[in-house]
Amino acid sequence: MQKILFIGAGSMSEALIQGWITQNVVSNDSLYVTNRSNYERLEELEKKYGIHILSHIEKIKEMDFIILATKPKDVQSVIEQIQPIISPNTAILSVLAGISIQTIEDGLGSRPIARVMPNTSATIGMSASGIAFNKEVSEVQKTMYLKLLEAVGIVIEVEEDKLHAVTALSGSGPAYLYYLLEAWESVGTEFGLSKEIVRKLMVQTIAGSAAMLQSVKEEPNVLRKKVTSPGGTTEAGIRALENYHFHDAIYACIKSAEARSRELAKGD
Ligand SMILES: NC(=O)C1=CN([C@@H]2O[C@H](COP(=O)(O)OP(=O)(O)OC[C@H]3O[C@@H](n4cnc5c(N)ncnc54)[C@H](O)[C@@H]3O)[C@@H](O)[C@H]2O)C=CC1
Ligand SMILES: O=C(O)[C@@H]1CCC=N1
Repeated sequence: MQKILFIGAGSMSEALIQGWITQNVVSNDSLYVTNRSNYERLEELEKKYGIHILSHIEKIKEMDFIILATKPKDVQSVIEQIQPIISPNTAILSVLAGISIQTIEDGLGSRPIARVMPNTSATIGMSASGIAFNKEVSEVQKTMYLKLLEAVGIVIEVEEDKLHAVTALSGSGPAYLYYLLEAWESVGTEFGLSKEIVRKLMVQTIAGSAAMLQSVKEEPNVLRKKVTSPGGTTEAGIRALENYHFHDAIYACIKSAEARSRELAKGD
């Protein structure tokens, strides 16, 4: 049985752990987790998913895969900690935003490294992930990584440099939609609808629109026009969005996130 260690017990690690266990692609017995501090968090994950807490740093030697899942700024401290112990056979999978494969190679030497940008919807098998590999990753390992990520959603291989854009779009994407929902709930309740009703209506609206895009092979602007009756309510709403420079706001959002990913790469 392969041993997989998560370094960093945050929300992204939990999303993958939960997704893999629920989808039955990895047994809980093969998963290990460690954290810098907060032993209660490790105990929580152990109890909830039946996975192992890494009992001793020396056990890092035994791991077949290590998943780097701390904050990007903590990567150097993790590298320093594990570099003297890690086996030359251990492969690395990093979910760290911005951090390049080269940085990990510089710290941990030439070995198979996959850089992945999932999102938290992995929890329910609905992640949209991007992935890039270094040359050391074998075809067998690639197939395994793709299988692991397909088990928790979709995965698309991209050039490594494009992972900054993937991070800005689908890595951060769930937060933009939750933010949109927060705004909808706030305005909907001003009209006297309960928060629960607004949420039910708008979550279904998001899900329905996503399902339409997936099943009806039409461009978003065509689908938009079908909703927009001339002189109707949608037209009035879209005009207001344009008056508030909707496109500029979305461009600024994604460009800022992409630029931030590039800054993280430099350790800023
Ligand atoms: N949260 C998200 O939606 C996504 C996050 N990511 C990436 O995943 C990584 C983790 O993100 P989150 O889970 O949100 O962060 P988080 O802050 O919830 O978790 C990070 C964990 O790493 C631990 N840690 C820090 N230094 C450590 C060390 N030296 N050794 C062991 N553990 C250490 C911290 O104690 C913390 O529990 C980040 O690099 C982020 O860019 C990627 C895709 C989506
Ligand atoms: O906000 C972040 O930096 C991470 C990467 C993508 C989603 N969360």
